[in-house]
Amino acid sequence: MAVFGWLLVILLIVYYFWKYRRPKEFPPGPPTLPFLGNIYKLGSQDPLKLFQKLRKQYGPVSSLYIGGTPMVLIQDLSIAKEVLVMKGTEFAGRPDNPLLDLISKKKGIALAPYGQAWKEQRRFTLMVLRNFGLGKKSMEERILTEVMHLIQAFKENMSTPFDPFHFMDCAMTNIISSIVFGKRYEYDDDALRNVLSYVHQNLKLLSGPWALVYNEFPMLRSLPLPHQNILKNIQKIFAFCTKEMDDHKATFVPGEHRDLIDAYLDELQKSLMRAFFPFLACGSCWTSGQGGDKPEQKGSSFDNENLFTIATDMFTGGSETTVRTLQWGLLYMMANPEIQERCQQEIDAVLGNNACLKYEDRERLPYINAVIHEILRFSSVLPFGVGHAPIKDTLLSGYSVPKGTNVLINVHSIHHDGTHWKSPNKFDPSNFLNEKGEFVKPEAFLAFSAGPRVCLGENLARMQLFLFFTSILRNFQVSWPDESSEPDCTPQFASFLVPSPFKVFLKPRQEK
Ligand code: HEM
Repeated sequence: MAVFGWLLVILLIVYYFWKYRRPKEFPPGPPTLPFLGNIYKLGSQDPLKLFQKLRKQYGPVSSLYIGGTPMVLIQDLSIAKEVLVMKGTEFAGRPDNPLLDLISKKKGIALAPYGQAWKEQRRFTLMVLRNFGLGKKSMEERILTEVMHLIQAFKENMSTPFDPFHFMDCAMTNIISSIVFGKRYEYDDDALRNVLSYVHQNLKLLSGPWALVYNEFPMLRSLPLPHQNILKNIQKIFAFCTKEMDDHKATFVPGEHRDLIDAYLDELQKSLMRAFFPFLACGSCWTSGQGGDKPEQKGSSFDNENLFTIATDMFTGGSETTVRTLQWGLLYMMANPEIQERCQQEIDAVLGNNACLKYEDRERLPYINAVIHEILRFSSVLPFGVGHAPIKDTLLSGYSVPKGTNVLINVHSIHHDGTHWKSPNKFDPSNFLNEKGEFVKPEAFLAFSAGPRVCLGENLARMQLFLFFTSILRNFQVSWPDESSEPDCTPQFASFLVPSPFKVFLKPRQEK
């Protein structure tokens, strides 16, 4: 009996090594442990440092095993471009991730698999963002209104040093909320405060060990372990969004678009009509661009689940990226007062005392534009972007990458690579300026990624960052309140790269 037991154990180990062996021609990487893969390496150190070591040891394309799940890591610009652009469609899939797939149901845009449904949802949402004459206000007006609220909140709180994060978080969420739900919230609104705290808790939990346990050990999923908190928080975030959507449906008037939800509900009705009465195929269908494109209308992907996932994705993902970038911006301005002063000189010289700030002013403010891009580069808030996956077995830089493999691009390392940047490891706006002081964007700038999956909110995020950042520096002198210490620019990893909480000291400015 004992012999039989030992035989079974040996067979299981052999099976494990056979099942989890590196596929033939797969990129090299550190040796794996049974069932854990390379988790032991990830658990013990900061992923940025671990990836740096892998780059030195195995080169620009390497692999890691997260439990039994293989992952390919790209740490070189030309190979990143091959994945994102040259072979953009081949790598336009998303890898399986049981926890994220449970949350998104593989619907919406950001985590949806490559295919017709993703294309339709992405194209439609982009069209709504582009035509943002929804309601009466343009996108720029909406942002400038929120800028005024933020400046006012700063003025009311600046008598002593304070943490600006909550106010900026509400402001950025309000922009997305005005696009998706057609409304803004006061900064002391309890429902908003609570939902934002669930979002932050979840972003931290999702990058921690319990999300990994959920993904790698299915038999532990129903146990009362800390990963259940992720699911509880999701329920609360979903309840918040469901209430907003129900309110909408009750007051929806076809053809009158207050926001993205209204535009989507209209499209949903139209696609139902087309399904039942195909002869009604209209000449103004957005799907074809020229109208009446029959194949696109067949089996439409417009449904309530897609609407819900797009709304929740944008609400949670669209604000965290911009608020963290702005938070880094304030920290870098305090750490580099001479750069802050140069920004303010440019603002004063170009805008003077009276002119209203407009988005088109960025053309006349090349230094500010360079500083904003340098904030995006130096902080790299989404250091590894979002995982891609080949939609079929594919060759990459001489290695074979099987269909569905998680392919991560280390944008942080590309953003700090000395072969592409004048000052790779220093906060230096001249990384984005030529000898004449004009704004230039090096091709190694990948904060919004590139190719078919490029960030859908890039233009919106650029407009937000420019209008908020420039307005804050125009109105206030931002300084580090504690003379006994220096600003701490060490990033913490919580799905995003975030700074430790900090306070600012604001002094109102008089333009010269
Ligand atoms: C500083 C701000 C932002 C940064 C740095 C950023 C960065 C990114 C990155 C790196 C990706 C992954 C692209 C890829 O898969 O290769 C992405 C995807 C995406 N972003 Fe952003 N983003 C920002 C703001 C926004 C905003 C404001 C929105 C909302 C309108 C948004 C919506 C999306 C969506 C929907 C996707 C998924 C696109 C797809 O899978 O087709 N992002 N973003």
